[in-house]
Amino acid sequence: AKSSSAAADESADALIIGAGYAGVTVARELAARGLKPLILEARNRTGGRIWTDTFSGEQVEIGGGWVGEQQKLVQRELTRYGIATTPDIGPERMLLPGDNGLESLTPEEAVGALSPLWSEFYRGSENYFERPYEPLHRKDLLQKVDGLSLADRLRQLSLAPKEFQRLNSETSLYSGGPSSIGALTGMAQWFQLAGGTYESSLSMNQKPAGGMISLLKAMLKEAGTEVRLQSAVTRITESKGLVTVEVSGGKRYTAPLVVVATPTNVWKDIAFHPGLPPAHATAARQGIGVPHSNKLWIHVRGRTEALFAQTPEGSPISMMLPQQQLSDGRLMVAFGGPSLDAEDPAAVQKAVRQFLPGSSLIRYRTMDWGRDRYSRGGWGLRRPNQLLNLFPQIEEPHGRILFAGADIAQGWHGAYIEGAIESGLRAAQQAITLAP
Ligand SMILES: Cc1cc2nc3c(=O)[nH]c(=O)nc-3n(C[C@H](O)[C@H](O)[C@H](O)COP(=O)(O)OP(=O)(O)OC[C@H]3O[C@@H](n4cnc5c(N)ncnc54)[C@H](O)[C@@H]3O)c2cc1C
Repeated sequence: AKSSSAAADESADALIIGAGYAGVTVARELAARGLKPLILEARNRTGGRIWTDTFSGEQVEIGGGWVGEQQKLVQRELTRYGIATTPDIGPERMLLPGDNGLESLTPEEAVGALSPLWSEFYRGSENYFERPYEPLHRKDLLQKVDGLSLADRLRQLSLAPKEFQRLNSETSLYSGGPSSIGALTGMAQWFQLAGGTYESSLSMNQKPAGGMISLLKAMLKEAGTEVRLQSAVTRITESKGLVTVEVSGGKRYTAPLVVVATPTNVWKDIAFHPGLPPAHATAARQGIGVPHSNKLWIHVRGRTEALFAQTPEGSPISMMLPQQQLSDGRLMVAFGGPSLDAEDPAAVQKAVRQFLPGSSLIRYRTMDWGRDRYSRGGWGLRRPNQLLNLFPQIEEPHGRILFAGADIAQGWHGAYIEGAIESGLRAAQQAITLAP
């Protein structure tokens, strides 16, 4: 009889916590080897920080939106499932911080202005990331730079105010707060992975057919793995070669191993027995997902030019990108800064008018990933010293408890599904050696 609260309700060959790209990659790999894993997902949907949904009748991305041709694992998976990509629409005009407020440039002028600045900013990264896919290869050179924040690096360059703001607006956006949050080596690794030039980094603008979720759905379909939605894991206990996982509400699951594929920032919400090893405990305490990440979809009335805007740190909107023109208006994506009250339509309207004077909003939608209880942050970006302090230990299993997630990837970490897939492949390999 199923009565004892101590008895496990269900068992599986492996339990996977989280149905984002990392967890689903693990499931597909384990299923391919004949195992029957089970995914426990806290939300009532799959995808995690990828959320393809609708806004103003259009398919839109509430979380991550773009992939790039330099992302080899993503490209391999897209090819495997026959999913095509199309480049996103480019801007007709660009607003960048200038000497007196924002300055209007053509896209060519903007690239011409930004490219040498970023080359200077990342100077030396071609050496300390001699092999960007193996970030620890030049540990010797990293000792000098891994402690630097993006703000530290900006200070080293002694830039004129305009140049400072052009770089800082982006480093603060990626940091999800002040540029002192993110590590220079975090963004520098992305720069080298993309090809080591500002121009090459611009090719991260591909949209998969069916949205960012379509690849995940194809992987999950091949896996045939069941996903238990609304199953938020609260406790993971390993004892005598068996792992017991408890979800909110008290239901328990057991398996010979568990893969924790949640964002690093929510590890602190799960009670681990035995407790987390030092690197994992440090990551759980410091977080890797950036604190502030508010993505807005904005529908502006009428015919509106395809405008891109990037603003000085502290502005209500940090960045705005043009999306499709519809019959009644244009869609735009905006990243709200910490100073924007995104719940207040008047504040959003006012912020948009900074770039499009006289414009009026038909509607908008906002998602604050920093306040979301199952991510507690946006994309990941390593903090100063995290590369040398956490890696490679953070990828190691803790007994029969394994870890996956974009935040702890070696290559395109944090802000890219490429990293989630990479870490999922690695965790699946480890799981196979532990499976009975
Ligand atoms: C605004 C934004 C923009 C981004 N832009 C891009 C982009 O353009 N391109 C790109 O490639 N990437 C982008 N990213 C990053 C990308 O979304 C992530 O790197 C990737 O989706 C992370 O995958 P993951 O599987 O590691 O984690 P997640 O996708 O976060 O999946 C983890 C899963 O674990 C679940 N979970 C959490 N806690 C529990 C619990 N206690 N019990 C059970 N389940 C739990 C979560 O609900 C979630 O489904 C962006 C992210 C954000 C937020």
